[in-house]
Amino acid sequence: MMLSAVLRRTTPAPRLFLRLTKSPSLQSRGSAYGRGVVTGDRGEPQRLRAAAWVRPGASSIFFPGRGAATWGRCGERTEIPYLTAASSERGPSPEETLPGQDSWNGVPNKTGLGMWALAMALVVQCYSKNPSNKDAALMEAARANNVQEVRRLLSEGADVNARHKLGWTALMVASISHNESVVQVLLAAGADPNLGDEFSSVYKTANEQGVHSLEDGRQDCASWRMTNQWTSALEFRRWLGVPVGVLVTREDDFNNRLNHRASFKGCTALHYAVLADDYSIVKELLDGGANPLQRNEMGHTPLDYAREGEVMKLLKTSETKYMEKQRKREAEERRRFPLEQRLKEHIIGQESAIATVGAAIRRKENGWYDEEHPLVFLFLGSSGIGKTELAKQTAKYMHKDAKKGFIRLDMSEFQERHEVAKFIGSPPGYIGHEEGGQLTKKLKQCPNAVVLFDEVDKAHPDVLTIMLQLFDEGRLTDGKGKTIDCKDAIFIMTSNVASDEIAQHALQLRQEALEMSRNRIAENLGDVQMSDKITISKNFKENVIRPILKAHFRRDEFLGRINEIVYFLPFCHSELIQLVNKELNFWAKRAKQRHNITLLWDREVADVLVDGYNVHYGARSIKHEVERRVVNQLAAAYEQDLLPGGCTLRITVEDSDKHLLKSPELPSPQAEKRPPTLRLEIIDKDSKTRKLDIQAPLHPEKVCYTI
Ligand SMILES: Nc1ncnc2c1ncn2[C@@H]1O[C@H](COP(=O)(O)OP(=O)(O)OP(=O)(O)O)[C@@H](O)[C@H]1O
Repeated sequence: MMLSAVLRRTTPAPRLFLRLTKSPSLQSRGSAYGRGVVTGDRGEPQRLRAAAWVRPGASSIFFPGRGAATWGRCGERTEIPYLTAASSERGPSPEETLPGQDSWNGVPNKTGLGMWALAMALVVQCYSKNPSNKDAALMEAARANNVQEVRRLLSEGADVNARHKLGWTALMVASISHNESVVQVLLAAGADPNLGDEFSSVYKTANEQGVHSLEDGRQDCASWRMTNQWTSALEFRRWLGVPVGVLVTREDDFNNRLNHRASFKGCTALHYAVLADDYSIVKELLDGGANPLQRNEMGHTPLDYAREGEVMKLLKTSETKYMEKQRKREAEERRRFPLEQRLKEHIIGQESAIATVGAAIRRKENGWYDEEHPLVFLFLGSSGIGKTELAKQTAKYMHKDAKKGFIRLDMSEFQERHEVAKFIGSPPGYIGHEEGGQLTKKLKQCPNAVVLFDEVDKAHPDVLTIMLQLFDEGRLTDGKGKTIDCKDAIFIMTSNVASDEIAQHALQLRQEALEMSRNRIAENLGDVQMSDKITISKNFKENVIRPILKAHFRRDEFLGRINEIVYFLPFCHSELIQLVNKELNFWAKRAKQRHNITLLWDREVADVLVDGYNVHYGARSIKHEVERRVVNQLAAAYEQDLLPGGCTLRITVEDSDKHLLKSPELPSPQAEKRPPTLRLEIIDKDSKTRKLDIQAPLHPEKVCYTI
């Protein structure tokens, strides 16, 4: 069924040979463009638009056309010749005659053919020697089963994984063409058997490439460059007047047994070897690391295209083995580099949240979970504290394709009853029915995605009802009546409900822990770090948080379907220092990349910037503080041309207290309250430092920033 959809129903028409009267002594294979008219199956003239093949020392030119040519002739214009074939019944139309060429006389022109062949030899030689064309030549050699040429090109630096302009690789060409020896050589040279074809269908590819399906898909072929006569491939193509279509290019350069309308996007060399029903190549590819479970864009594995028989048996056993190997590999990877460790690379603090999420995902990954229901989390805590970041990083860990694997919906967009339709799509007859729902559309593409429902407390109760159905049954029916199974998805809801209570409670716990650790120091018992690690008590969760959630969501069953409620706590001092350093590192990297400026800072700078922390805005307040107190100065200094290229800058703390205490203008109590100022200084080559006098933009007379 699947197979018949991608293979042609009819046998392809026989290829057409035009006999050359003089044998060209070519050194290697090559190709040229040609067009003409041939007699079709029923004797009718058919226009031939094709690429011609020239073999070394061949006496014929090979056209992937249909029907049979009666005779041909060749005309020549400058270095690149032009070939036409025509039926004897009919002369060429004016557009089939070369510009500047005399009228068609129907007689094969031997001299012309000879010159054409000679010129082709030049073209072919240049083609094979020009290093920029090695990749194209490799593709050609792979198709023609020329193992020696493949070896030579690889040794001369051709890229074994290079793609044809239309998207396939040499390994795919060799696999569909039954060229086993070439497959072996390519795999030994490091060809990736798991690359997917970028070619979809003839018409779609033509569309994507912006060419007509009957226009030249090979305009990038280096021939036009070689003559130095054309400034672009397009011009060359115009001159040739021979549009070789995407269709013909696919047939000629790849294979002519495939259905033009079927999509091949994402097909690997293994898919193609299976389509060619070639047992030996399928085995070579599997031994070379091909993934038998890899799906193309249509979602089909190679097995879906296999005929009954040896190939099918081989694929079935390989699939089982591969799955087992993959499972072991992943488990090993997880052991070596646990999820928690990966998350900690991106998220500062929030250890208990990371541990809760990590443990739930570990249960799921190792098969210790309820397969009938998706995993559901509720992330609670104030703003800018890492809830979204943790969801993003979880999606990154779970999915290679982070774009499809992470779905984010802002639930404040679903506050009204009628907005349910936006969520799952409108029923038939309603506006927007065709568009589908925001959630269902994305879930269809990736049913095991990590779905983030931001600010879930803002959603309309009817939307919550749909979410409950989703969490309960692990599936969702869209406006078109289609059901999407998403038991494997991970749903994360975030909410700021009860965030003040959580923050207050955490601060209180931290204060208590701090006092305890102070006492310990006083008693010489050590363990100062205790103050950073606090956990919310069960009592607080049950007696304070749950009633607030219940009052808000008004449904026990909704809260009951949540696997884990995860608490995000305000940052402690050491976490704030880490956040400041993270931010400064970000700007230092940017200063280096954009302006070649090295940015350094004293340890006290972080202490000063931490003061900008606002518990209501979380890490965002630190970001803004760094922008306000450091980046603003950098930008002003840059604008005032104070930063020579390649310089080293240091951010220091100016002890404004001392400075201001001496100042007669301010009474001392006020002066003591002034926060320390951050200043920029340049470190010269001889390690001397020089303070920068940056003028405040609104007060040019003021010599420096005082923030
Ligand atoms: N714990 C953290 N570690 C590192 N960066 C953080 C942390 N928390 C927040 N950030 C940074 O602060 C910014 C905002 O964080 P995030 O979007 O995760 O906040 P949130 O908790 O989801 O808040 P909101 O409810 O307002 O969306 C992001 O750029 C994120 O990288």
